[in-house]
Amino acid sequence: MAHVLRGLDGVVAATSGVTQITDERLFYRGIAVEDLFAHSTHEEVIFLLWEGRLPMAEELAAFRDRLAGEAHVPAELYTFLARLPRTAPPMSLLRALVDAASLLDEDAEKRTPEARRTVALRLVARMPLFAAAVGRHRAGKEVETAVEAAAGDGKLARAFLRAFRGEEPPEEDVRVLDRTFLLHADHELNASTFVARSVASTLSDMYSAVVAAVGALKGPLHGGANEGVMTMLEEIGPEGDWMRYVADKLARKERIMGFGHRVYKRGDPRTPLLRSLAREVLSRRGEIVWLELAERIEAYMEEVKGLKPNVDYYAALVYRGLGIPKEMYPLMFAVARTAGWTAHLFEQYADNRLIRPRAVYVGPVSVPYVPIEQRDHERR
Ligand SMILES: CC(=O)SCCNC(=O)CCNC(=O)[C@H](O)C(C)(C)COP(=O)(O)OP(=O)(O)OC[C@H]1O[C@@H](n2cnc3c(N)ncnc32)[C@H](O)[C@@H]1OP(=O)(O)O
Ligand SMILES: O=C([O-])CC(=O)C(=O)O
Repeated sequence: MAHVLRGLDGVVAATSGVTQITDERLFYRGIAVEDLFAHSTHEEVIFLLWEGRLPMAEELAAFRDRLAGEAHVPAELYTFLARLPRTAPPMSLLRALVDAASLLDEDAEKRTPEARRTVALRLVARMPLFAAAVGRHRAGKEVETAVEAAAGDGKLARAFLRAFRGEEPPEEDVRVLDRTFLLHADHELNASTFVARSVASTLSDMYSAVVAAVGALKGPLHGGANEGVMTMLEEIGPEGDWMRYVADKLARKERIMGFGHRVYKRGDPRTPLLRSLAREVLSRRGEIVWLELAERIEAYMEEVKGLKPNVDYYAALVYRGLGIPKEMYPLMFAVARTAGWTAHLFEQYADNRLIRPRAVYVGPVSVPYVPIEQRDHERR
C-alpha cells in the first residue's frame, strides 16, 4: 500500500517565488519579514508580492491611487447584506459578499493576466470594506453611508478602521493594523492558499478561488484560531486560574488555540513582532493585563507541551487592543491574506497544472450489486 502522508504533511506540492520559509524564518520575495515590518507598509508589501520587487516612490503612489479608485462597494451588495441574518458567522457573511461581488464584476470571467490583475486589485481594495460592512451589519449599525465615506483611501488599514468605527481613526491605530496586515500578507502553501491554488488549477476564476480560500481560513485550525484565543482568555479572565484552565483542557486532549504550527517547531518569527504590537495597543487602552495573562500561558505551554505560539496568538491581542470584537478577528486575517492568495493565483495561472492527488482506497471491494427491491438494512 502506498504510504499516505496524512494532512499532506511534508509534501512539496508546488514551486513558488512568492514567500520562503526557511530555517524558521520568513521572507517575502527574498526580503526578511522583520525588515519589512520595521520599514515598510502593507500596500508596499502587496506590490512586492505581486510584482516581485519593492515599488519606487512614484509607483507606490500610483498603486495607492489605483487601490483608492477601486475601494467602494457596489450598491447591490448593501441590499444583499441587509437581507442576510446578523447572527450568521461573520466569515460566512464575508464569503457571501465576495461571492456576490463576482456576479457584479464584468471582469470576473476574463482570463487575461491584465483582467486578473484588475480583479485582484478590486478584491484587495474592497476586502477591508466588506469586512467593515459585515462588522457594522452584525452590530445593527448603519452600513452604506459609513462604508462609502471610508472608501477612496488607498491605505487599507485606515479604510477598514474608518468604515468599521464610522469615524477617523488615530494614526497610531492605523500604523498598528497596517503592520499586522503586513505580517499576515502571505505564508507559502498554508491551507487556504493551497485551496485557492487548487481551485485556480482547474482554470476556474479568481473569485471562486478566493471564496474557497475564505472558507478554508474560517476554520479554527487555521485563521479561526485568533478568535479562539480571545474566547479562551475571556473564559479565564485577567484574574482567573489560568493554569487550572489550560491543564484541564490539555487533560481532556483539547487543543489550545494559537499554539503549534505545521511548519514552525522552534517558534513563529511573526510572534515577537505581534507581541510588540499587542503591548503597544493594550498599554494605550490600559488593558495590559490581557498580555500578561497570555505571556503566562505561553511560558506554561512551552514548559508542559513544548509548543510555541503561532501568528494567531498575539494577533488576537492586537485586535483586542484596537477595539475589534473577537468574532471579527478571522476577517482581519482574510483582509490581509487576500494579497498572498492573489499573488499565488497569478503564479498558478501563469504555469498551471491541474492539482489532483491520489487516495489509497480503504473501502469494501467486490461488492455485488443488489437490485432495489431486494435490499434490506442488514445487507448493505
Ligand atoms: C495561521 C495558522 O493557520 S496557524 C495555526 C492556527 N491554529 C491553531 O492555533 C489551532 C491549534 N493548533 C493546532 O491544532 C495544531 O498545532 C496545528 C493544526 C496548527 C498544526 O498541527 P499539526 O502539524 O497537524 O500537528 P498535529 O495536529 O499532528 O499535533 C502534533 C501533536 O501536538 C499536539 N498539539 C498540536 N497543537 C496543539 C495545541 N494547540 N494544543 C494542544 N496540543 C497540540 C497534538 O495534540 C499532537 O499531540 P499527540 O501527538 O500527542 O496527538
Ligand atoms: O502556514 C500555515 O500553515 C499557517 C500560517 O501560519 C499562515 O497561514 O499564516
